[in-house]
Amino acid sequence: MVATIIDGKSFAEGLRTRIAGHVARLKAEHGITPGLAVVIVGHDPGSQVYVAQKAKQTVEVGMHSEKYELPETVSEAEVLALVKKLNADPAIHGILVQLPVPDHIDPKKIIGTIDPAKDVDCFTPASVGKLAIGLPGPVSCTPLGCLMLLRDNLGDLSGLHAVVVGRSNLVGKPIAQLLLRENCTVTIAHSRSKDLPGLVRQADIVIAAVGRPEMIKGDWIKPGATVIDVGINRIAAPERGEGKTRLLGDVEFASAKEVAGAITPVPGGVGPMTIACLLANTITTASLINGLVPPSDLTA
Ligand SMILES: Nc1nc(=O)c2c([nH]1)NC[C@@H]1CN(c3ccc(C(=O)N[C@@H](CCC(=O)O)C(=O)O)cc3)C=[N+]21
Repeated sequence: MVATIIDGKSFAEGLRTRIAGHVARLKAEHGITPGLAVVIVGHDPGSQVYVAQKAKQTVEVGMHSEKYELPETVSEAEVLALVKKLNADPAIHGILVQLPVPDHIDPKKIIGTIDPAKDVDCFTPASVGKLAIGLPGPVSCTPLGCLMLLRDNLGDLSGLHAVVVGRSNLVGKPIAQLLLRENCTVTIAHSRSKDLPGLVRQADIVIAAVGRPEMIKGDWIKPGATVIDVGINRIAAPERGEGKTRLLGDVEFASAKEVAGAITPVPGGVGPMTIACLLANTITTASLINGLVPPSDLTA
């Protein structure tokens, strides 16, 4: 069997078209222009690329975009002051502080200061709690993107066995919550799990979110399973020229695609969905802040 390749890039384009429609409706019917502020501290070149993408796509869908690039040497107090200013700014409905931040800044303190009503990453304790008990609010961007791709590919997920490899607060834990809500049987496995290949072989749905390049091999995949590869591992690629890099997922794509029913590629799979879901969450928070019901097609 050769797997269907799940095209996250094109799904994300379609999602952004729907988002643009919701932005136009919020403007016309309610006089609301959703606004997203992105804060980046320091000069990580990877981060710069994502932040530029986020700002560009925010404007393309008709939203208000603000970008704050702070120097590596900025104090924690200055970052906290900026977050508080954005919390109080009525033109801003979403605040994202790009992680990681430099070592002298405590990310927990920064995240803890973001108003949960504007927490489009769904990183604050209040947002994580809402997600866990199913209250309306933003849903972690990467997990939401994975869920949209799964629903599009499989329809009803009820009763399917999902094995999530990885237990991070960013991806593993929230995606497990979402899949439970979809009536999946959920196993959370990780690098210390006993017989990881054996666990993954039971899965109808594999979510690979360990952050280790090509760790999950094709012979771990049950024939016909749906494989969602969240890994974004940047690897040196001297064959492409000096200093060049390429991206590898957490799944060994070449072998897995021969066995899986469907699989996301890296790049072009989950990554573009993460950014589109950030915009979707900004519609959700802008709606909730204004007492409106968020559009059901943009959330979990
Ligand atoms: N507060 C915060 N929220 C985040 O959501 C967040 C963050 N910090 N820090 C960094 C990570 C990483 N991340 C990605 C988003 C899109 C792609 C993406 O679009 N990737 C493209 C490839 C891009 C490339 O070639 O580098 C793809 O997979 O096709 C990747 C990674 C969001 N993150």
